[in-house]
Amino acid sequence: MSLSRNTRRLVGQGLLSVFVAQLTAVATLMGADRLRRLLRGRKVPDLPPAEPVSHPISDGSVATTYTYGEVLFDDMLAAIEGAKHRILLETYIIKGDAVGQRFKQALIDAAYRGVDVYVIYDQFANLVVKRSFLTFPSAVNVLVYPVISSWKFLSPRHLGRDHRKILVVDDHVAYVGGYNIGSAYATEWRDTHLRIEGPAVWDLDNAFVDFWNTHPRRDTPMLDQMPSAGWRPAIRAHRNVPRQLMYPIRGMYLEAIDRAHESIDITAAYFIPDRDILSALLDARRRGVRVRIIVPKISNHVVTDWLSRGFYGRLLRAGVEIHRYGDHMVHAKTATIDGEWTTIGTANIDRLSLLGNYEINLEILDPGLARGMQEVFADDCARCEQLTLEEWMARPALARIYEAILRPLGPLL
Ligand SMILES: O=P(O)(O)OC[C@H](O)CO
Repeated sequence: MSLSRNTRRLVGQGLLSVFVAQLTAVATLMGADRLRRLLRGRKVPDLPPAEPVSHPISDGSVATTYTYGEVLFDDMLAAIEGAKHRILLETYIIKGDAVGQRFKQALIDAAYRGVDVYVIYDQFANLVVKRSFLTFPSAVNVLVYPVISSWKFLSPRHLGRDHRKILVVDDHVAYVGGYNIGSAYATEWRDTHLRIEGPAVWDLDNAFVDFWNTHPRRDTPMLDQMPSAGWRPAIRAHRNVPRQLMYPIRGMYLEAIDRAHESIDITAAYFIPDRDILSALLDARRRGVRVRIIVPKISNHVVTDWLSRGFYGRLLRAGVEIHRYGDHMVHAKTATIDGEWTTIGTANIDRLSLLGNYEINLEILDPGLARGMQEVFADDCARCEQLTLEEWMARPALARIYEAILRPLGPLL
């Protein structure tokens, strides 16, 4: 049955009005956010430093959690400076500031002393970084994951960004987590990274090698895979590989949430759950599981914040606790369930990460590490304001209108 011309015109006008309303909402929010930043001034006070904490894991690995960037960056740089054979560094963002410069120099120095150095960064994420900074001498092998990676760029196999943050040194020690490389991340952003020594280094090494070898360039060599560490790891990596339409991190979250019987503690930089993740969390609440989510009160992406807020009403009504992190950006991508299961990685809980980008999350079954992460969560909660349902229901009508206008954009991000 075909629609009449009048109906088609009305539908067209309706869609156009929604689009214009969304555009206006995005523009006003971004304008207001810019103004807020200008008034606040540039410098955010530093976070209190926190030391890394090491946990022995049952398979013989040692997993060390980092929650303060400066300490993490010092350790990563020390590992690069001590490298003897091979360095694999993959980052979504590398800023051309003091911290970025230290990394660049350490990588160049390593290459000049004979270490094989391989670097991957995402071109789109670094469009604002000076080209001269991103130019390395030929001794350093660099793969820039391009803004458009194929002429079939609209295919989901080629749309995602390389959002991973990995460092592997001498096939012996590996780092992974939420931290990009840059000065603000060192002291102003609350994030979480993990250092691994043990069998799981293979997973991170292999993830890098696969990415490198499936994006070959004429001027860079193919990489050898390190020998597999076996079949019984306590730490497993889950890799999203858009090129293979493989997105296991979403499945990992759904399975773990479904299994929860006591507690779910999620720290999410950008929290825009899809329908299945949202229902899994609400189901967990119905089973009596305590569900807590830490999100930034105001993140660096104002539109994402507003999309995230569109879920607060349902979550709060179900008894999910929402804790909004104080004055700093919380950028971690972590979860701990039942004091047994932990994930730390690069994937946000949004469509871009769970069904779009190259990502990597470790899944760790270890009560000691889980306890450590619960302590980190408790410390973070102490810096948060808990949002109550009453407060949320009392928000201004204009805020509800913005949420409603922006809601259809959720599946895009
Ligand atoms: O994409 P993420 O999670 O690494 O976050 C990056 C920041 O949003 C940079 O704008």
